[in-house]
Amino acid sequence: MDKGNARVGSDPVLSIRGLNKFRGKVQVLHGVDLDLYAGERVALLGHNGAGKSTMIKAVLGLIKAEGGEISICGSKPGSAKARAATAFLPEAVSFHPAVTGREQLTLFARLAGVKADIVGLLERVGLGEALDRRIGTYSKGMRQRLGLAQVLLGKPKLALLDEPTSGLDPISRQDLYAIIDELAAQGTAVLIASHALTEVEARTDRIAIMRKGVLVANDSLQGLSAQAGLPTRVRIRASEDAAAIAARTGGRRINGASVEIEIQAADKMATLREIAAMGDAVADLEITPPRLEDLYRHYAKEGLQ
Ligand SMILES: Nc1ncnc2c1ncn2[C@@H]1O[C@H](COP(=O)(O)OP(=O)(O)OP(=O)(O)O)[C@@H](O)[C@H]1O
Repeated sequence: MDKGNARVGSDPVLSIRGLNKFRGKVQVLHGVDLDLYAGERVALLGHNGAGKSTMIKAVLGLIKAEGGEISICGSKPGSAKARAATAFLPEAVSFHPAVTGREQLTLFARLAGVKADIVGLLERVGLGEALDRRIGTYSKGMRQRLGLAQVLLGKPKLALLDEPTSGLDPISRQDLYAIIDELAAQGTAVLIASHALTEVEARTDRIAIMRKGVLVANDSLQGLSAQAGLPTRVRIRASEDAAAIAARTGGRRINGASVEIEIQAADKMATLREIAAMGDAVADLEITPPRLEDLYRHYAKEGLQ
């Protein structure tokens, strides 16, 4: 489970060790270990109440943990160095409605002590036409884009994004992930807390899953698939005799002409060779590896009840 943490020759940008947190008498984080390295895009998944926001708040230094260590580029959460290295995009980002996008970002730049091409940044996040409009007239997606411009502004070492695409239309989501990719390419370690499994499946390098305050998975999609031992589904469309193919492969008839079989990763190539040997009896073939949704169900629910 720790494989995703293994990086040779570089120090993590964010290192969390044995993090414990109580809310009253209830322990909401149980010994969480997580590292993030420069340029990585890591998805943080988990049911409502699993502890994602609590962990992010601890990293930001907004709450005190009751045990464990957090280090951001070698500094403690909440310290000036850690704050300078970290950018945070909350789920529902809010700004003063009376100022314009340009004014808001100019103010942020001044506060952060950075010289930035404000207009260029606003154009980059798709707000070029709205930069002199008051934020009060922005849609939720536009405010989210402005929040992202703020994240880009400081060239952070660590970016924590909480549900960054919630409420965004599909094109805006694509744009946002393109910007996240750019952030990572410039060396920022990006943590994305999300419930949008299909999105993070395609756009992150590693998946961390929390269940009831415990980090139950932390690896690449392939790594998690291998550990979970979930099968790959193969659907075979028969040219004529689906019954014969079902009998030969031990598969299940799906409809008149198709047969579905489930195979483990280790048996995949042997099974595909068998299917290829059936020649013209097979009209088509569809191979579906385990999806993040299957893995999430496996890790987030495993052992419950
Ligand atoms: N201020 C608080 N006071 C008391 N309990 C809290 C507080 N904030 C969070 N909790 C509890 O801590 C646990 C973890 O909550 P957290 O907000 O970290 O979950 P989450 O994974 O971010 O959930 P979501 O996906 O709904 O945002 C929950 O049981 C929640 O009820």
